[in-house]
Parts: sequence; structure tokens; C-alpha cells
Amino acid sequence: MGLQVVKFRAGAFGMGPPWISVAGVAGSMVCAQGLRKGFGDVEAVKGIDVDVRRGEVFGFLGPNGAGKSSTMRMIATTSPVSGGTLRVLDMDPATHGPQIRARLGVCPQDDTLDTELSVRENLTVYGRYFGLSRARVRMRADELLDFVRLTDRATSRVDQLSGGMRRRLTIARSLVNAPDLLLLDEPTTGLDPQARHTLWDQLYRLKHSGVTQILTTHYMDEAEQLCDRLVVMDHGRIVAEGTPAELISRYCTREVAELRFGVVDHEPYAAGLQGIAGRVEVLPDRVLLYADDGEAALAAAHHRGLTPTSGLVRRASLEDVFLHLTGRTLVD
Ligand SMILES: Nc1ncnc2c1ncn2[C@@H]1O[C@H](COP(=O)(O)OP(=O)(O)OP(=O)(O)O)[C@@H](O)[C@H]1O
Repeated sequence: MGLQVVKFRAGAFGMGPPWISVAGVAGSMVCAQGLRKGFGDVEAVKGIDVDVRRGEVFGFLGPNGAGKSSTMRMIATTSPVSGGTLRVLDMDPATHGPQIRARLGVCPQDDTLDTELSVRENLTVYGRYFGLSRARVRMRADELLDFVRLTDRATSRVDQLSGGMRRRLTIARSLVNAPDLLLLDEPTTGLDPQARHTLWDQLYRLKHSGVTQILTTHYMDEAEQLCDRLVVMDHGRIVAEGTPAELISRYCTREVAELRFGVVDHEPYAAGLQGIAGRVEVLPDRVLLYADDGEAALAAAHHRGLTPTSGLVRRASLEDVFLHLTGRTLVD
């Protein structure tokens, strides 16, 4: 028997994508307890607990090598679990891989589109792989092309598309089987700002149509925009979990003053700023001073004779949380 095929309904895509959930999952969409992944001597995932609820967008954040992709591959059932327990859509990946995959959409980090085929054919071939009838596949392809705004490129070959169009097509392809759960590995890496915003808009619409999403990203603004909840991973472990707002309030002050002194070595300036407000972080080109009142902190610095060549005050962000927890900026 082929993969279990999901049901479709003729869609009013203009009003939002008509994804149909085939079967209810009462509790968690993904539940991991003490989940581990090893590659020989390398422990990529060191016992993590994760609970992804129906309808939410859940993010895995972390620096390179943190274990995000290894975790995603276990959830996608393409990499066996080394230890702990994992349930995906209330099933065990070890025994129900095909049943899980039939209800998953997977958008990999690198586009794996068939560049020899047209845009439309990429969808129809994939749909046939899921066992959809020709008529269903045609209807589905039309709906998805409309959803990702590629209808007018339906007959173009993939190698004629821009990077942003390819990502949109990859997302469309991952939705061919009307998945309950969509896995997105760095969905907007390499895209220009406009293409990123277009994709965010589509992912947002998907969320509101009830598709649970799990994504990895290096972009904190992306996580803040899209994720209801997220975990920060580092060295195979979860070091923080919460909503973006919870994480910011837990690990940061309300504001951050950024001070640039136009020098190579900021350490002496950082030392001089100690005690004015909260934590002081040194970056290659600036010093960050965490404060509930950033303007007051800047004034206090000036009072100490530490007047920057440029100083600005901004709201604390997930980027600051990440820096605090991992000691690194986003992309190292
Ligand atoms: N197939 C493999 N064989 C051996 N080691 C691996 C394999 N896949 C991943 N690793 C190692 O496991 C650790 C976690 O890698 P993983 O790709 O899960 O991290 P990541 O957080 O997704 O990183 P990135 O953001 O760079 O994609 C790294 O040390 C990596 O080298």
C-alpha cells in the first residue's frame, strides 16, 4: 500500500489556504523526552524535552552545530532516535515512519527542486508520489501556485526562477499533501529582505489556517515575527524556552544602549560602563549597555566622561537574549 493520502477540499485560496486536517491529534504534535542523537563519539542532541502544541509555530534557535537540524531530522523520521522518547503526531517514528511522513510537510534548508522540470511539474510529480489522483494533483497544483503567487510562472523551468521564487515553490511542494505539521529548516536563509517578507506573510497565513509549524532559523527577527514559542539550543541542549516576549523579559532589561567609540579595543570603555545600569557586552564594533532606561544610561555614561561617537537606544530583542545565553551573535 502507498502512503496514506490526505483528503482535500476544493479551495477558496483567495480567502486563505484551505488546508484540511485529516485526523485530530488531541495533545502534542511533537513530544520529546530526553531525546538524544549521537553520531559515533559526537553527541549532537543531549537529552532534550520538547512539546509542540497543535496550531502553534515553534522555533529552534541556536548557533551553528547546536543540534537543531539533527533534532529536525528525527522529527521528520529520516534519522533514527539514539535515546529518549519521541512521538510525532502521536505516533512513534520507529514504527510509524510512513504514516507520519504522509502527514508531514518538509521544507529542507537547500532547495531540492527538480530544475529540469517546470514549476507546475515539480508540484504534480510530488503529488503523484503521495498517491494523489491526476485530477486531484492538478487541482492542488493550481491552489498552491495561487497561494505562493507563482501562477504566472507555472510553465517556467525552475532554473529560470529567482531564489525567492524557488523557496516559495519549495514551500508549495511541501504542502502538496495538506500536511498537519510543516517542518521548515532555515526557510529564509539566503533570501533578500523583500522575499523574506513575502515568505513570512505566507507562513503567517498558513498558521492561521491551522497548520502547525516547526522551524529553525538563525534570524532573530524571523523568530520574533513568526514563533509563538521557541527554544534556544546550544551544544545539543536546550538553554531557554518560552515565548519571544517571555524570553526577552526573563533575560534582558527593557532597553539597550548601543555605544560606539570608534576604537578597535572597546574593553576599557566597557570596564568604565560597569555599574551604570545592567549587563555590559562587548561586540567587535560597539558596547551594549542593558538598562531599563537607556537614555538615562547614556547620560550617566556621558557624566563619567564616556561619550560615544555614536549612541542609540533601542528596545531589547531576541538577539540580546541569544547573545546573553550563548555568548555569540547570531551567525558566527
Ligand atoms: N551525519 C553526521 N555525522 C557526524 N556528525 C554530525 C552529523 N550531522 C551532524 N553532526 C554533528 O552534530 C552536531 C550538531 O549538528 P546539527 O547539524 O544538528 O547542528 P545545527 O544546529 O543544525 O547547525 P547549523 O545551524 O549549522 O545547521 C555538530 O557537531 C555536527 O558536526
